[in-house]
Amino acid sequence: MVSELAKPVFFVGFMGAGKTSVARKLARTCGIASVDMDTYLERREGKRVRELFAEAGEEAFRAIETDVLRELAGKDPLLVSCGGGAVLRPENRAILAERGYVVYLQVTADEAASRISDVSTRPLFRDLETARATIEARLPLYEDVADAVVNTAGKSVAAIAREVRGVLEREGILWQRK
Ligand SMILES: Nc1ncnc2c1ncn2[C@@H]1O[C@H](COP(=O)(O)OP(=O)(O)O)[C@@H](O)[C@H]1O
Ligand SMILES: O=C(O)C1=C[C@@H](OP(=O)(O)O)[C@@H](O)[C@H](O)C1
Ligand SMILES: [Mg+2]
Repeated sequence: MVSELAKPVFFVGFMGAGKTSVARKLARTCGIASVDMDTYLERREGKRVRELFAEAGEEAFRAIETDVLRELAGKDPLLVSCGGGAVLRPENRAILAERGYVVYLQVTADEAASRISDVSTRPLFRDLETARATIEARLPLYEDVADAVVNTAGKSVAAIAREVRGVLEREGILWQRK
């Protein structure tokens, strides 16, 4: 099946919410292109996210992330899985709100921790206590940009992708090409 998007769809939410996996799954089932911000950024910079954090620091990473978001928002509509911290900068939130349809995937710190086997790829996850505090601090930002909210607790990636698809079809953001 090949579908079309009215505008870019951005997946936001905390690390481990399943943004990357759900966008990829939805892309496969609908025949739409998807891109992961972190993967795109790593290719562009020739470095892994964890290297960028270690060598250049978070602020430098955030500046590159904003560039990437701007670039992706300007392309033909895609499914875009954002990095969990993409909502931190007000200018990013403005891009998300003005250019796209934003799906917020909710997850608790405990469930995220149980899903993520290797936290070394996510420098800001650290430990459960830090993750809980970080989610708490970011909740208003995720809620602020969200056009739709999908709770991922206890659901498979395929089930979440189906749910998101239903939302996008109802909202007139996604339709099947005739
Ligand atoms: N709904 C889910 N149920 C179980 N495991 C999941 C689910 N969503 C994602 N995962 C797993 O959790 C890890 C992080 O998922 P990922 O898609 O990279 O999340 P994010 O991009 O939001 O950080 C991966 O190993 C993935 O397979
Ligand atoms: O929450 C964050 O600040 C981050 C989330 C990561 O992406 P995922 O949310 O896809 O894990 C990645 O962009 C980087 O490690 C920073
Ligand atoms: Mg991801």
